[in-house]
Amino acid sequence: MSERDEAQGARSEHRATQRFARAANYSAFPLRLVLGFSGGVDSTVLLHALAEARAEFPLELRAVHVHHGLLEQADAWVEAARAHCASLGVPLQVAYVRVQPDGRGLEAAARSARLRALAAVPGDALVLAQHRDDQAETVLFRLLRGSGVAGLAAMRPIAPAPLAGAAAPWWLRPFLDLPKETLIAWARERGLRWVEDPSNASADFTRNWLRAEILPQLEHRLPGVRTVLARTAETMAEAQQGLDDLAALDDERVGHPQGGWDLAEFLRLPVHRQKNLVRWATLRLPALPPTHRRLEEGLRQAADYAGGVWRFPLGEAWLCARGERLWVEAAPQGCDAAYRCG
Ligand SMILES: Nc1ncnc2c1ncn2[C@@H]1O[C@H](COP(=O)(O)OP(=O)(O)OP(=O)(O)O)[C@@H](O)[C@H]1O
Repeated sequence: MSERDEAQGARSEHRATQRFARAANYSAFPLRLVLGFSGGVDSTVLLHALAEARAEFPLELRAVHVHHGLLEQADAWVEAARAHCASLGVPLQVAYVRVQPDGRGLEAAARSARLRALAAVPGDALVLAQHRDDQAETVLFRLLRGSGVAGLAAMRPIAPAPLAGAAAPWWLRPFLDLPKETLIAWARERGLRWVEDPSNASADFTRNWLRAEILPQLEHRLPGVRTVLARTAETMAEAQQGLDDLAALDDERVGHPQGGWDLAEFLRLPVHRQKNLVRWATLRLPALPPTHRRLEEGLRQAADYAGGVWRFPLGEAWLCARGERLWVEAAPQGCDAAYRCG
């Protein structure tokens, strides 16, 4: 390695450590971190960055690798992950999951199963290696599927775990503002080895098609578009925070002493705030938010409420009225009620 390479390596190591410290909002207390380690390039770089950060911070680092059992390479990936972690003295847990296709497609089912397995590992925080290009891709994908503000807020660098009852309360993404090419350059500088998931190359999945074909074309025409899309997520996250604050105020303003809302007071709110309040309350159950159309129909019917017990299905929740009260409650048969990260 030349002197120049060494200097570059040292600089990027320093940056990775600083980045981690910032993302973890790090102070001097010991932190038990669990890294979601797939063995791909991004999480391999993060594994090394965190392993090195142990020299500077009192970290307890463990890794978890989820074995989905879907591809013939899965067992070899486990072995590669074990070897990698052993070489750095990082304990590795392997979580074997069974992916149950549930009508949303195999990729989405695998993702849900993976999130559940990751959420089951105890620690102070789970650390994931998503980067700026993943963020841009998520924003574009969700835009094309008609997501609203909450969906377009995409991923946060520091966020509460998105699953109810997760064993690590915080999820950290220290690389979220770094382009993928920076991570690849880091890995090459260090001579790291990683595995390639062949399903990432399959254009059968819309996300892969966006990543491999559409985003490069957009970037060619509009240089910097990935950064623009990633910034959209930040703007939307702030907007969502404002909407949540408004919903919390409205919840208090029209709250009923027996829980839920006073129906007459609720109906005096402008319709867009009624919608915002019901969405907010649904997410806190927790349940997936209702579609716009269901929500509109539910609110239209609530406005015509004529007494008795009334219930309207909103996907994973019910909108209910009785007497002078209106409220939302979880639907017992909610298809996947604990999962709400979209
Ligand atoms: N099988 C897995 N086991 C443990 N963690 C995983 C696994 N797959 C993904 N992750 C974690 O979730 C993050 C996001 O997953 P995604 O599928 O978008 O990334 P990836 O393409 O697998 O990334 P990487 O280059 O790290 O492999 C990864 O960066 C990694 O931290």
